[in-house]
This record gives sequence, C-alpha cells and structure tokens, in this order.
Amino acid sequence: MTSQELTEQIFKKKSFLCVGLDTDLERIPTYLLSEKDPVFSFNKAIIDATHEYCVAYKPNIAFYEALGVDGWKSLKKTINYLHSEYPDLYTIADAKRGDIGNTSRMYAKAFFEDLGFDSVTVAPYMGKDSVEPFLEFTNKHTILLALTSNEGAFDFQTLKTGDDDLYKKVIKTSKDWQNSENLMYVVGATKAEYLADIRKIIPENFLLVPGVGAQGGSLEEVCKYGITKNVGLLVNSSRKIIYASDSSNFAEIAAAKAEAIQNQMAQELEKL
Ligand SMILES: O=C(O)c1cc(=O)[nH]c(=O)n1[C@@H]1O[C@H](COP(=O)(O)O)[C@@H](O)[C@H]1O
Repeated sequence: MTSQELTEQIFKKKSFLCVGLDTDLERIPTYLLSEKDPVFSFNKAIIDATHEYCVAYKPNIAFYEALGVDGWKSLKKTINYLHSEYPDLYTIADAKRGDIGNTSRMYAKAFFEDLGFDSVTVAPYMGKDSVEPFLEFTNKHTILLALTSNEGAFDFQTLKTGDDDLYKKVIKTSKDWQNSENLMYVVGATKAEYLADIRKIIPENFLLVPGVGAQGGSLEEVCKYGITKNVGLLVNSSRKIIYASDSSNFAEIAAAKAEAIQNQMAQELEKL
C-alpha cells in the first residue's frame, strides 16, 4: 500500500489507529487455549471486531517467534486473513531488524515477500547499508526507529553528536539514503513534545507512534505536535485494546476501546 492510499483510508475511516497484535498466550482468555490455534483465534476475533475503527494492524513478531514454529504459523495465518478479508488495512511487521546488507535483504524478503507485510520496523544502528536493502522494495515502507517510547531511549538516542541529538542525526542522514521516500519513522507517544522538532526535519513522512494507552502517552499531545495536513500519523495501541477484557466478550470490549480512540481521532481530523 502506498502512503497516499494509506492517507485515503485514514480520511475515509476517520481513524489513524493501528491496533497492535501483541498476542500473549498468558493474557488471552483461557477458554481459547483449547482451540487448535489459540493465537490465530484470538487475532481473528480482535480483527473482526476492531477493523472498522482502525487503518492498520501491527503484530509484534517477538510474540510469535517466542512460540517457535507454531508462532510463525499463527503469524502467517493472521497476515493471510488480513489480506483476504480486509485488504484495505495496512500491515506492519514489528520486527526491529537490521544487519549487514546481505542479511538485511533476507529479512526484507521474509517480511515483504514471504509474509507480504506492507512495512517492517528496522533499527538504524548499523547504518545505511543495513537499511537500504529494505528500501529497495517498491510500495513497501521501512519504519526506522528514531526516538523510541521507552526510558532507555535517553541512553543513546538523545546523546549529542556534533550539533544534533543522535535521533535527529539518524533522521537527517536517512533522508539521503537510496529510496528514502519509502521511509517512515518511529517516535514514541511518551515523547510527544519532541515531535515539534522532528516535524521540522521531516514535515511529510508518516510516523508510527506507539505508547498511547498502556505506556501513558497522550493522543492529544501527539496530534498537537505531530499531525500534518495529510495526517502523517499511525498511532498504535496494543495492550489497552486487545486485553481490555479476558471474558468471553473480549472482542466486543476491545472494539469499544478502539471505537473510543477512533472517536477522539475523528475530532482531531475535524481540526485540520
Ligand atoms: O516499534 C514499535 O512499535 C515500538 C517502538 C517503541 O518505541 N515503543 C513501543 O512500544 N513499540 C511497540 O509498540 C507496542 C506498544 O504496545 P502497548 O504499550 O501495549 O500499546 C509494542 O509492540 C512495542 O514493542
């Protein structure tokens, strides 16, 4: 899906919500554990209930990898289900990959070709030749970690390198990489006020903003500093939506949570 198509979906659905599928066998309703593929059953129920309130889904790959072969099968079933039932929804593989060039190319093939995700999250630490293999894929986005939502973001990302904080240097440098038009960036909702400066460097790019909900970030603040006339935001919430209830009507409750966020987003879009 292109950025323009994603923007069209955002205006059509009045939502820039991304639902995070961080599916954990220890947190899903226990009655699902007797199903053949509890992870897929849970994801399917969440997707069927929430799809009208969001524009994207982001499975966090760690939750699937932790289950070995079974986890990869559940992931594949989930992405196939999204492609067949809801092809207008944007998909993010939250894998935070990045390695020497030929290895990155294999990661890119895994997520873009084999699984068919629209985008993948990538760590910038290994630099240009570790990211460019992802950027070669047309109509696919590489979502580069810029300023993350966690406390550890202050360990390295905000260190001064010359005149700039490291995360700003990452963003500025990445703009010169081959096919940089395929870049999006991660900026944590917990650091919303930094978005004002970030928007001066990248006024147009889409930002994936995790950290509202369970991590305490504020949607209002994110919009105040980060929204553009084309929106340019995908705001993720995982646990606050998918684990809102562990009873038999968990999907319904998740949908209500997603709808409440979507309503807030619709109000923000009204202001544009
Ligand atoms: O790349 C990410 O999505 C990500 C980056 C970041 O800075 N912070 C962050 O929380 N995430 C991911 O976003 C999701 C947040 O989940 P909740 O805190 O449950 O909404 C998790 O899958 C995290 O791995």
